[in-house]
Parts: sequence; C-alpha cells; structure tokens
Amino acid sequence: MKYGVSGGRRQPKPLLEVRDITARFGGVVALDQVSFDVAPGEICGLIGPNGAGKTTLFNCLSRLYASHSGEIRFAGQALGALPQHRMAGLGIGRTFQNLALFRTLTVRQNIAVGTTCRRGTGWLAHALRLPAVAREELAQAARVDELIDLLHLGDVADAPAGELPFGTQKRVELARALASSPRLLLLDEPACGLNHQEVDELAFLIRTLRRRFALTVLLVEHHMGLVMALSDNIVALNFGRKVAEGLPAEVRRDPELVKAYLGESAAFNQRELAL
Ligand SMILES: Nc1ncnc2c1ncn2[C@@H]1O[C@H](COP(=O)(O)OP(=O)(O)OP(=O)(O)O)[C@@H](O)[C@H]1O
Repeated sequence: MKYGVSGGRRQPKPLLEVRDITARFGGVVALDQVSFDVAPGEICGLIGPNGAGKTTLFNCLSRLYASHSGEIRFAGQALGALPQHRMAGLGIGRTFQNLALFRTLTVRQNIAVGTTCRRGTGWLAHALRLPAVAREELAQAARVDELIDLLHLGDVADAPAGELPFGTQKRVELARALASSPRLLLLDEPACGLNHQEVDELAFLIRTLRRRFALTVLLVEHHMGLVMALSDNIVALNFGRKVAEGLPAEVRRDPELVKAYLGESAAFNQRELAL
C-alpha cells in the first residue's frame, strides 16, 4: 500500500495523481488509460521506447494538450478546468526536449521570465512604481542570481542564450523552470545530447535541486543509467499503455518491459548502470 495508513504509519498523499489518461491524435492512441501517483519529494522516472507516449503525457500534465480524457490532480486540485498559463503559478514547472528558450534574450533575462508567474503586484502598482514593486523586483533578482550561481551560469549570464552550447542551454532552461518556484518539476530528456561527464554532473545536480527546493520530479529519460540511479519509482509506457511500475530494481527485471524496451536498447549498458 503506497498511500494511506501502512504498518501503523501514515503515508503522504500523492502530489500528482494521474487517472485513466487517454489521448488520441486522429487514429493514433498516444496514451491509453494511464494511471499512476507521484508522492511528494519523489523522483519518478517515466520511461519507454520512442513513441511510447511520454512527451504526450508531459503535455497533458502541463496542459499543452487539453483534449484528453481522464483526470489529473495536483496537490488535490483537478487540473481539468485550468488554462495552460496557470500551471507555473500553481507550482508545475517543466523543461522541453527540444529547448524552448528566447534565443536573443540573455541567460539572465531568460531566467527572469520564469519568475514572472510569482508576481504579486498588479499593473497599477507597477504604473505608480509603489515600494512593493521595487521590493518584489529585488527578490526576483536575488532568485535569478541564486539560480545562476547554483547552475554555474555566471560566466555566460549576459550572453544571448541562443549562442551557447547545447548543454549550457539545457542548464538555462532548467534554471528558468526553477525560477517559477515549482513544487513539481517535469524534466523532458534532460540528458539528451550530454556527454558522460555532463550526465554525471546532471545526476548530482538533480539530487541537489530536489533537496534544496523540496522538489518532486517527474523525469522522462532514455538514459537508463540516469533513470535507474535517480528514480525512487519508475513508470514504464509502451504504445501508450503502462506496462510496468515499481522500484528501479523491480522494473529493470520486468519481463514485459525488457521485451518492449530494454532488450532492444543499446543504451542499457554497463557504463550507464555504473552511474
Ligand atoms: N502532435 C502530434 N500529432 C500526431 N501524432 C502525434 C503527435 N504527438 C505525438 N504523436 C504520436 O503519439 C505517439 C506518442 O508520441 P510521444 O511523442 O508522446 O512519444 P514519446 O514516448 O515521447 O517518444 P520519444 O521518446 O521519441 O520522444 C506517437 O505515435 C506519435 O507519433
């Protein structure tokens, strides 16, 4: 029993509840009645072969796709009726597989964009330049500085984001997602395009960020070493269906998953497992 009372101890209520999510693109069933929970503070790995439905699920969670059936609850609140632009304010941050930075803005400006959803002052306060506005701007600048420091972006803080190496741009996007002070962070293939050393650093960074910001993380990733090393729990999809769920050690032995994914994945090698 994962939630409720177990062994005399009260288990935490899930932060994220995904119930019977089905999403279609024409005749393609991208997600087929997918259900799982993510507990507060957990790193949940979401794995599966290409086309399994992982990104579609992320897009349902961040409300980029609203036309799915089923229910998603975040901190007990149903997301169904909420528009996409409310997600960051609610506490859901995300990064994108193919990066979605403002290429001509500097690193600092890109990260600052992430803080805007936390603005408590309205347009009138800004027009009158009330003291509360200045206080808020100082707090946001401090948050941006903290993230620049934490993600080692100091040397490039004033460079246009689009001119930076791919691995650095990924750190900028992560910083922007964190700038909105999320409780739930959706990471879409953060290791994609990184070399071995950068993947090792990423693993350390994700653990550090979880501790520092009390984050819950949903991690889509093809790098099996990273997923197995980081995840408390793993959900595996294939052809839109959930085919396995459990602890990393359980999931990696699941026959259906091995057949569907790991057996044909060259990525699941000893080098990655050693991470
Ligand atoms: N916008 C779209 N229009 C039509 N079909 C789509 C669209 N987005 C996804 N699909 C289809 O839905 C299915 C799931 O795709 P999705 O991108 O969610 O898989 P994925 O697990 O994220 O794959 P990958 O690991 O390659 O990123 C695939 O069959 C894909 O072709």
